[in-house]
Amino acid sequence: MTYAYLGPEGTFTQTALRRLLPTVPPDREPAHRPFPSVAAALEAALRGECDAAVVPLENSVRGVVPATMDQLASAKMHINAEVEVPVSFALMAAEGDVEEVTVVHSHPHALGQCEDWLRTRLPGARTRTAASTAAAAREVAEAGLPGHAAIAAAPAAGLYGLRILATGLGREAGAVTRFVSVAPRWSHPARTARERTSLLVSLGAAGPDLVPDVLNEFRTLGIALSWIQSWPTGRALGSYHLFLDVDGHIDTRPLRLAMAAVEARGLEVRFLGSYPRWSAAAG
Ligand SMILES: O=C(O)C(=O)C[C@]1(C(=O)O)C=C[C@@H](O)C=C1
Repeated sequence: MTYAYLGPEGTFTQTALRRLLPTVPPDREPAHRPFPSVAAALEAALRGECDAAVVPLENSVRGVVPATMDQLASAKMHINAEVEVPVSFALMAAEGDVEEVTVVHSHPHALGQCEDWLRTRLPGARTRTAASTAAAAREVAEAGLPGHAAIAAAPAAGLYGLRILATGLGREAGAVTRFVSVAPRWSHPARTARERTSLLVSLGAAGPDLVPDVLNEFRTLGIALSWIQSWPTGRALGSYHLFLDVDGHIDTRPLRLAMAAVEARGLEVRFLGSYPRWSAAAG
């Protein structure tokens, strides 16, 4: 197996990939290929250059990752696994102290989570976005400019020869990002006691007005909903897809019945994948 991921080395996405595959013996270790963006990693999996892509889906503070949502909404990809990774951020630079930092580089999701810290500790500093947290660390190390620092996961400092100036920058100490492993085909992951199924409902012309009816089809069959997210189709204002994560496996009767009931309302329901639900204990 070759996995595409948002690189370079030292991103939270790489941590997610390692957590997904903790039990593989070192001599059978799958190849990991870094890509410069989430979209590029997804395209590599779509083209068959890599077998799957591990990409961020949602952060508990900043919300969804648009590139991943767009690709899932196009329904060419399936989800085969999920993993949650706690995210905590460090400020790192080649030299100097926190007070000397004038430009802070990082991924927009990371900058967003560290906004409060930046406003209070570095009110005069400018921010520059990078394709990932590790890309920011690498850029800062390569440029070697005084006053430039990156926000990234602490291990990125060691990888790129930077010094940690401060830790715990995130607004929420318990911040978590959910990552998914996606591929053009659903791989029928081994069943476990706790399954999750991801579905994409296209709401059609009636739009959001139909949402309560859709949700009710699952509720009346005793199926719990764990995630709901609307995503624009791009066609017009008010035209949405609905992402739903529900408890249970696609091969169970209540879930089949609920999907058929939604379809009977004239709506398209696309199956994105059934896979073991992540539990922190397993990680
Ligand atoms: O830049 C990284 O290290 C990533 O893995 C991306 C990403 C994201 O897309 O949200 C992942 C987790 C953190 O919330 C910050 C950045």
